[in-house]
Amino acid sequence: MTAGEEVLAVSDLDVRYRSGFQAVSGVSLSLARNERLAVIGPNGAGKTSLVSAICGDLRRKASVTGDLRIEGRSVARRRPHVRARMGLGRTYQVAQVFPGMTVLEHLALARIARRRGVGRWLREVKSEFELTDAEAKVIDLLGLRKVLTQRVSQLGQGDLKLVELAATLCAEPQILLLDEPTAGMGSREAENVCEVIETIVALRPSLSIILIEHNMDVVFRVAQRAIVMHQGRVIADGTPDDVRADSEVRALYLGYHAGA
Ligand SMILES: Nc1ncnc2c1ncn2[C@@H]1O[C@H](COP(=O)(O)OP(=O)(O)OP(=O)(O)O)[C@@H](O)[C@H]1O
Repeated sequence: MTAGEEVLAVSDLDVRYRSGFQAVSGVSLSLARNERLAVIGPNGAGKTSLVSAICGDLRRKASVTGDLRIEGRSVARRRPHVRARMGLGRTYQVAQVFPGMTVLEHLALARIARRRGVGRWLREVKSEFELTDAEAKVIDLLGLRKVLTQRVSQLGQGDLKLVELAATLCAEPQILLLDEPTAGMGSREAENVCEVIETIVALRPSLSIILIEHNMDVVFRVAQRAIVMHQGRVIADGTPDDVRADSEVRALYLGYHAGA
């Protein structure tokens, strides 16, 4: 497959939580190989719900309808680990980590989980786990070598996000879904995350990225395209410049963010 080809297609996606609340309504989007798409919009717009539905993470929480295709194959009925094997990798707004485990053990866990799905994997996480060359590259890229054997409970929020990103990248996803990778960070840390993303893209030119992000500096630096969500719907889709100039977007979203 070459650049420009569609790697992810979402058609008419609805997410209705068990409470009856509809968080996503009729969202369709297409992601091309090597494309970096930002998803922006006010709090509660449905951005995380969209990404969670793409990954299959809402199976017990919500009814999800519509079609989802990864490289043309429908995955709407596939479990999350099957979608992961087909190339989806995600990180969370608040890093999903096990506080008592070391950074190295997180990588071991990620490797086992992608081989088998969940199950009895925890028993297999051993401290003598050795990094493959590809995993070592990711660790060095994210600057995590010095904390490899530390329990993640000893790390700050910024590093936790990097640990989660490392575990996700080690699965070599084709489509990386980043849920607010700079949430809670200062401008310097956010800049570091942008540099990391740029380096990942340089190393893995075929990677496609969906990035949920409130920080417009990050959006402008990382994304080639942006969609804007409001009350579960996509209200704009274009280059970051296009959406910033859109009057409806300015009124509904950007107007509330100083400096945007
Ligand atoms: N498990 C749930 N049950 C019921 N409603 C939910 C659930 N999870 C999220 N919601 C609601 O769905 C709506 C969309 O939430 P979502 O987290 O997808 O928005 P978001 O755009 O990612 O917001 P933010 O920028 O604050 O992260 C919100 O009104 C939220 O309260």
